[in-house]
Amino acid sequence: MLQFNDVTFSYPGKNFPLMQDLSFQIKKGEFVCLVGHSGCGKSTIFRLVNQLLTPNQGEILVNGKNIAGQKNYCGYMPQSDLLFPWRSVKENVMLPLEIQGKLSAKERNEKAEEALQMVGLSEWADKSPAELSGGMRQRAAFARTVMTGSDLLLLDEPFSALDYLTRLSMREWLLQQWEQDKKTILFITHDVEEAVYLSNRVLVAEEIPMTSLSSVEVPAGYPRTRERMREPGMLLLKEELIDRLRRKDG
Ligand SMILES: Nc1ncnc2c1ncn2[C@@H]1O[C@H](COP(=O)(O)OP(=O)(O)OP(=O)(O)O)[C@@H](O)[C@H]1O
Repeated sequence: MLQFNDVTFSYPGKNFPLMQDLSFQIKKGEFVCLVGHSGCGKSTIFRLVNQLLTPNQGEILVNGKNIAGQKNYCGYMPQSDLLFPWRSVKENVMLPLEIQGKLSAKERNEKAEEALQMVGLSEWADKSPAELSGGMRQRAAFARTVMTGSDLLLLDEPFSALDYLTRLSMREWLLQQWEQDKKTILFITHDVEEAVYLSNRVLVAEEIPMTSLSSVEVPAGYPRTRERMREPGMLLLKEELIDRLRRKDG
């Protein structure tokens, strides 16, 4: 689904690369979390995938084709929900369809209503985003991301600003969505427990410049409950990931 082939990138004006000959791939339907130190370049990977930035060398493929020239191949959800306060919740959700300009107003409205139903916000369609709780806003932002119609979703720490209990509910909710929709998700988090709970595989960025990502399989299938986090394999994996990240601190 997503493939980096020997990608090298440095920000203009920086005389060292942030990633050097980086290669990795994500298969269709996977839920992969990316963990690594602050500033190691995780969000930069997303900016490269959605073409806000261009690699200095190497290529990025989605569905086997170079992303240059492709459109609407990924949906991106940032840490803050970035809902527009002057638009209703439904108007926010239908924004990607307006930008694509392919559907009539009636069709856009129907699609947005379906998406709001999917995320349990039908009753809130005509409210302003300011009237929603933090978790509801993130659900609306997720619905908007899904409205891009892309099978590849890039989620950049989407729950980090939420309180702990809301975060737990949102993780459960996101897994349900993923199991229903079968999208491919690449999810950035600083929270090792979140990574182990959500993903089938964790990618660890262990160095700067990033020359490779270590890939660690999560030893549990789906549906995934919080009880599974108490299984020895899951506890061991969590400790192993913390150790790997700590080693880089030392
Ligand atoms: N526009 C820019 N120009 C120059 N340097 C930048 C720019 N954006 C980011 N950087 C630098 O690139 C490095 C990687 O940034 P990036 O946001 O990808 O890291 P990250 O791993 O996502 O960090 P965090 O976990 O804190 O969000 C950082 O050192 C950052 O200061």
